[in-house]
Amino acid sequence: MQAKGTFSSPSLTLLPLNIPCSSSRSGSLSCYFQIKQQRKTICACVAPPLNIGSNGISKTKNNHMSKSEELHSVLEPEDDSDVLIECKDVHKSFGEKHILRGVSFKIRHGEAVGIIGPSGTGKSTILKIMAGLLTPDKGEVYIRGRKRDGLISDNEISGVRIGLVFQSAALFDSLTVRENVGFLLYESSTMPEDQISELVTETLAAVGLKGVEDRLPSELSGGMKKRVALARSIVFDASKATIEPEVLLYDEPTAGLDPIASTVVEDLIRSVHMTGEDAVGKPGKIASYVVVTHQHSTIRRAVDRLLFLHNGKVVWQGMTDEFTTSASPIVQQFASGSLDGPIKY
Ligand SMILES: Nc1ncnc2c1ncn2[C@@H]1O[C@H](COP(=O)(O)OP(=O)(O)OP(=O)(O)O)[C@@H](O)[C@H]1O
Repeated sequence: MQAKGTFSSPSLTLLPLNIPCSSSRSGSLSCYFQIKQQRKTICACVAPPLNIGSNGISKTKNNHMSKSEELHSVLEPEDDSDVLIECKDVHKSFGEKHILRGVSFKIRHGEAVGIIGPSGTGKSTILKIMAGLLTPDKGEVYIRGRKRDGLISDNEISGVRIGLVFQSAALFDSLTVRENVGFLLYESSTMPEDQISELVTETLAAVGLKGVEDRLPSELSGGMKKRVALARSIVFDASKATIEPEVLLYDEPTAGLDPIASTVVEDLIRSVHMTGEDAVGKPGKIASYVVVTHQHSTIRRAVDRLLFLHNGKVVWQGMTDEFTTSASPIVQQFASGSLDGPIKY
């Protein structure tokens, strides 16, 4: 299948990704993410994040938290063997704008993490840094304990795949929906074409789309394109003998969707997690995922732990159920949407 603008090298397959490039935020076919073809085979079992849960929350009496407790309200386990991605003191500037000013966190095997915070605070930027599409100016990113130098294409770090689902769909204009969703499978899987086609239809149905396989992206609404892009990110290669852990990074997956379509997407994001069967009855393949979102429904339905980014730092983290009960003024303001509070516009 020839898609305009696709390219490959012996060790990399490049997939269209929903990345709004600076040159074309609207989209199509402007960016790619890279999936390493040859990686170490590793255990696919799910290790739930250690020490994450209501017992792991440190609070003082009357639910008041000190500043240091706000930052570390989820106790970090000592054992880091299940850490898939770690950002350590990450800084990033664009020209004069110092966006990230020392961001540190870990994403563990089995976690569903949300990143929230005011607009322009650097949420998409940190996703791109995690994915290896941007490099930090200072600080490090570790993938399964190995420091990544440069961009994802610069070195061969094996053991985890990182996928990125960005805000705009960025589908291949010249390919049908079926070809877009099945792109990677048509390119690299040993599955027969009719099986890929069947799988694509099932996956599209799981995101609430039926009978659109032969349409071109230009014949879809914005919300439909978004769901096609989501289907592309979760389509499952049934021919693989082993499943390697994969971390999916979603940038505002429900932005612009109606409430019911949002629920479909939120439940889908949950269902492709390795902990259970996915929406088409196959084992979920995503070991962990990170969702950048502004939507309360997505916070409630799709994630377990939250990182709150503000002024270039993680200023609060906690479990999702704490988001609405936290005594932190910044969280209270954000949760209520109040104009009064530490966040000024
Ligand atoms: N490639 C770039 N070149 C210049 N400035 C950039 C670039 N990428 C991001 N920025 C700027 O960095 C800041 C953070 O952008 P980012 O998209 O990460 O924010 P965000 O928290 O995801 O915002 P939102 O919630 O509105 O999507 C913004 O001021 C943005 O204009």
